[in-house]
Amino acid sequence: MADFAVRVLTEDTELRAAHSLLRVALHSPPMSDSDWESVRKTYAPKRYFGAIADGVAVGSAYVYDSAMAVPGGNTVLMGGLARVGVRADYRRRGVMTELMRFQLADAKANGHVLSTLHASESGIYGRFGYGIGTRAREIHLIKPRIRAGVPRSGRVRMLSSAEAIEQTAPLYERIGLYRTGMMARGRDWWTVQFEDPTRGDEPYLVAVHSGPDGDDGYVIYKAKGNDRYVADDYGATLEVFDLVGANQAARNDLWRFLIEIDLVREIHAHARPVDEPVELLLENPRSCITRNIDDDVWVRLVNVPAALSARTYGDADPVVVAVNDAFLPENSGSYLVSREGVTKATAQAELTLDADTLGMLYFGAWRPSDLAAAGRIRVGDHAALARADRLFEPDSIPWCGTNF
Ligand SMILES: CC(=O)SCCNC(=O)CCNC(=O)[C@H](O)C(C)(C)COP(=O)(O)OP(=O)(O)OC[C@H]1O[C@@H](n2cnc3c(N)ncnc32)[C@H](O)[C@@H]1OP(=O)(O)O
Repeated sequence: MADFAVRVLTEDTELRAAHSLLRVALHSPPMSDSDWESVRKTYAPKRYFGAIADGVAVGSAYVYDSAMAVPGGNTVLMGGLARVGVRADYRRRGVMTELMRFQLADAKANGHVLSTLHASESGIYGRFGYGIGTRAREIHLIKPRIRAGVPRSGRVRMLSSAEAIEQTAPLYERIGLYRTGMMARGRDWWTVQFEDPTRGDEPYLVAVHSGPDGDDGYVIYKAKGNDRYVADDYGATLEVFDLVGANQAARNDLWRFLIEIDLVREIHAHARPVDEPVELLLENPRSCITRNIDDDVWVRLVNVPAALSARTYGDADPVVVAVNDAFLPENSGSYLVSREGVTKATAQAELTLDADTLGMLYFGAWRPSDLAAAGRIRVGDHAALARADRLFEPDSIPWCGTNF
């Protein structure tokens, strides 16, 4: 019998206790009373779950209610799991496992089709049915120069920090989820980014792009000074936190804006689409260095039939896919996947996979044949694998782009 119980946290004192234990689990410094006054606003009601032992929080998990664009352009309800932490003296006693059980049951009850997260370590979440669903590129631009001939499509204006949250949140919504894997951002998410005083000292700087039809993109970044003062090597580093635009021309203008700011030596951007054509803007394309291509969001299908039916499929004959879902067994079964839709199948499975592999397949970040070659898909019929490659091929390279 477990000596803790998981439930929704409601009282201010328990929210604060859970947040404090999370900070310790993440090795962050303690939080003052005045910090907590701001941080508490970043928790939407009933979305913070805690494991309680002897009346004290020993485990923490929060869910952002969101929605995500899936291949083909539909949007499905999605819960973004974050702020998972367990007090060190309760680790490896099943606290996180019970939090996962609780939050996935809650996700089902709320009609979430997907659950996603950013993982602190890559060895944790596969056992709960999460797989790397989208990937992102970290780039460093070192003394980049804009290439002559790159066109402009509008103009860029800077906002005051007071205007930032009021203007960028609705603009993000208006621009929409233009790439598979992008997600809606609720008020709690924006509050965490802009109003949590424990997230660092430098203020965010915000610039908005206006094209022929009005505001259509923005960039949020921070500038870190460089006190080295060595001849002409002086220059700040810009850390790009968020850059979105309704079209490539708007995004290009925002990159140009950053690149042309004076006294800047480097521009760092941590989680950009892997195929973002930044190099095409540069006189010196090699100044754009890819530091990493890493996991972006981990994806778990909470409701497998609904998720499989929500996306579209490429041009190929159907495939029978058997799913083993040890953590949510009601998802287990065989599905006939075709261009016309997805139904429960009775025929012999041609491909068999576990829930975490389905999360890797869903947005098309990985090809079924590569997953099979790596031992993640058991193949009953090799012709079916080639068909699955075409069926699951995405319409755009998936990217989430929201840090949570
Ligand atoms: C989405 C996010 O919020 S990412 C942030 C995650 N949080 C952190 O990294 C903070 C620091 N770490 C922690 O607080 C804890 O170690 C946690 C939350 C990662 C794990 O919590 P625990 O309560 O110890 O996990 P629990 O006991 O339920 O373990 C379940 C299984 O996962 C395994 N596991 C747990 N943590 C890890 C890990 N870091 N790496 C690999 N395996 C792990 C356990 O060994 C166990 O395996 P088993 O079922 O084969 O026995």
